[in-house]
Amino acid sequence: MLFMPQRALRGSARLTRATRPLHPAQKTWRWSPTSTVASATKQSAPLALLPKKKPDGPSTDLGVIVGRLSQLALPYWQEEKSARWKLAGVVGLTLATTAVSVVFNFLGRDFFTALSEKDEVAFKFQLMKYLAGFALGIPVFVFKSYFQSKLALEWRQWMTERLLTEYLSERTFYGLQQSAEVDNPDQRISSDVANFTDTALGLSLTLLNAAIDLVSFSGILFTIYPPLFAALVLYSVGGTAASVALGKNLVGLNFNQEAREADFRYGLVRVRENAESIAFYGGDQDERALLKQRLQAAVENYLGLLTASRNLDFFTSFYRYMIQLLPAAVVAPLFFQGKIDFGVINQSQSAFNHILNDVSLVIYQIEALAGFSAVVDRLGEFDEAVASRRTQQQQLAERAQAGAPGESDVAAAAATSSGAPSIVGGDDESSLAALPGIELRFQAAAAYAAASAAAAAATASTSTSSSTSTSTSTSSSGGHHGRPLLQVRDLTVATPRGRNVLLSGLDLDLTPGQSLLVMGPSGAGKTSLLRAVAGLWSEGRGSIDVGAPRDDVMFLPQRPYMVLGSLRDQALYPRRHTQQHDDTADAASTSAPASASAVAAASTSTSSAATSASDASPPTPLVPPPTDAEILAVLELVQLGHLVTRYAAGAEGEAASTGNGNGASTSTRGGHIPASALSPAAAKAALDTAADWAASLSLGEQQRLGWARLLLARPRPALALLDEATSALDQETEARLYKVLAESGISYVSVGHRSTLRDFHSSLLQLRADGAGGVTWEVRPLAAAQVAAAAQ
Ligand SMILES: Nc1ncnc2c1ncn2[C@@H]1O[C@H](COP(=O)(O)OP(=O)(O)OP(=O)(O)O)[C@@H](O)[C@H]1O
Repeated sequence: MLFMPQRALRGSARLTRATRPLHPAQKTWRWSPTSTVASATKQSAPLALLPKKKPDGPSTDLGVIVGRLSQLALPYWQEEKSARWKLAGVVGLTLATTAVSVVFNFLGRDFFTALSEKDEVAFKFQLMKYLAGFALGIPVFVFKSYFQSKLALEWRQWMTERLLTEYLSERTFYGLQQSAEVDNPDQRISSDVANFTDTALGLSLTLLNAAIDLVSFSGILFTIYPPLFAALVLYSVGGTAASVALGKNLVGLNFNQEAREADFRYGLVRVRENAESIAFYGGDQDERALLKQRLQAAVENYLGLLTASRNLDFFTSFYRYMIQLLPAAVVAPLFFQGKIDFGVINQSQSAFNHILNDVSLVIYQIEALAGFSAVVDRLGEFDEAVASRRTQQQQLAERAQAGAPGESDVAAAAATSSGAPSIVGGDDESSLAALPGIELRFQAAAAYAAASAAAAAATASTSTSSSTSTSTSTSSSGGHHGRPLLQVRDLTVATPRGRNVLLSGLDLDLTPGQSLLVMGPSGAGKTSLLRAVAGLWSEGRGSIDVGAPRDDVMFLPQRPYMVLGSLRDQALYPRRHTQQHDDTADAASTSAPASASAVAAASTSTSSAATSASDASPPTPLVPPPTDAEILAVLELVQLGHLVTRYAAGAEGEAASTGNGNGASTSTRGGHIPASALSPAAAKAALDTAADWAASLSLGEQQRLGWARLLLARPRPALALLDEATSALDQETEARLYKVLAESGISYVSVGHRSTLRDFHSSLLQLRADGAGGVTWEVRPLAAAQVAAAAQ
């Protein structure tokens, strides 16, 4: 039996919690399946089909790595004054550790001299000094290590937050995913940053320590026997050069290891996220094969890493052990000649080891350095990709601003649309190479708020009583009479990187209150048109003018994204311009009637409040979030009331359902009580319930939740883009939801296949395959009577 799910296995943008331990002492990459983290941000594909990494791969150019290192490291120390002070403290402690080492060096000399001279009194005195030295010196080492790790952690938090801000603004995450410029951004943001800050701080302090150590102990060793010092320097400089040459390929291997671990981890995340579909398909074997393939890739690369490390270890081990006896052997003749005390042998051995460690730092740390350069490379690459995306976005915005029509232009262009005769366009492959990009312009928030306020004032002056109004006119939502909400001119839409032209030469207009249905064969470019309007795709040509700010356009996909969180979080996603949820609002009455007009009235009043607030302080008005009563009313409206009663019962037990004193039971869907009849406490408990919503709600319920979000959004969106947003619903529910939407005053563009959708739209954009691989289009009005009837 073969199961066909509603949608094939898909990628998802859900975040996973980082499981990598924040180990402050991590110096180099080690085999550990849990040491890298990947979350779901990359398209699924067998390993062979994964997007190609940058053709040049990891960089081994020292100039590039140093450049990226300073670009990544400097901002924190430049911008955070307190961090500089903390660093100064850690540097002070580091210097103190060197001082402690020097003191121990001399203590050791006197201790062993007293021992060799069999002077018991002196020996006991030296022993006491040694113990006192431990008591004072050891805390210095411990505190240095603690404060160093703490500072690295603070740096990590700062840097991660900065990267998150850049990654999650201007839809950068989407652009990066579409262009496949960098693999596993999630892993770079989580584990690479942690590695970077730990290692950068650790290595810098080690270098500093080594430099001071070198100066201090060179003096000691030089005083004892200058030729020994000279031989040591020569030996270590030669060894460093050899180890750099031998360890060069470790950088690339470390770089790839991070990526392959992330691929493997991501495969596992996908099995968890798509467990039901895979189980229905019976795809265990395929998943196992895919995961084995990814594991194999990680193991093979790690074997390469092990081999390279082994070869390097041969060199470093010989290097390290060959000269263990050297200082004693060289200095011993001086002792035999009576020129030095016995303790001096110990002192020279200790000073020799210190210097050897200092000048051989690169040799001993070569693996850590190789891992670190891979991390610097991956993070630098990511940082540059994010920066270039943002620059592109800014250029697009500037270009759009430069060519933005004034208010009069917008008004003048509003005459056409559904009244126009049918226009037929076609594909234009020859112009593929010269697509300058789509010009997308949104109205500025301040101008929109001012126009909305004017429209609301005009409506108020003609209205007898706003509180009893059930008006379906767009003016109630602050729409702009007669001006186009969406104006498309000579639009050509192409797939990312301009590989394939989907639509070309499209013209259409949509005024507030109007609605457009986009129909056509699968793959014709319906969703892509919505992507272009939402600003996700910019490949192509022509212009799109939206008579509302970008935040006032809301998109409803076929499968809504379910966030991690409570039912309230689901209903209020995304929170636009809102304050944090106010608990005082929760305490509001839950007795609001669950009717479309009530919701429309509530939305209108909130919208108006927002408008007047924005008059005082545009451009980002703070709008109070919907109260629990409003959320319950809307959930009832979209036929999700049963969820509230279900979770109220789960959260509060039987008592939850009797808070209003009627003693009704909440347990069954068949005879469930309305959500609005729950006590405020029970309703709050239900809305605060967290669950795995993507797994526990049916697709139809998820779609209805998407509609609830649309109706609860504050400020109310001016334009909704609905991409097969009712495909999983029965026709009766579909009709009901469109009726509510029409009443809310939100204009909308829908993509769909069902012919019954025509009843709820004022015009139709029909796409057709032209038989030659292209698409033709036609815009025509739909019967107004049907739309009006549907809205009643
Ligand atoms: N990221 C992408 N890169 C390249 N091509 C893409 C990308 N996304 C979609 N396409 C292609 O663009 C074309 C149009 O896709 P689109 O999703 O707009 O079709 P649609 O008309 O909405 O189809 P359906 O009715 O099946 O949902 C398809 O051929 C699709 O394969």
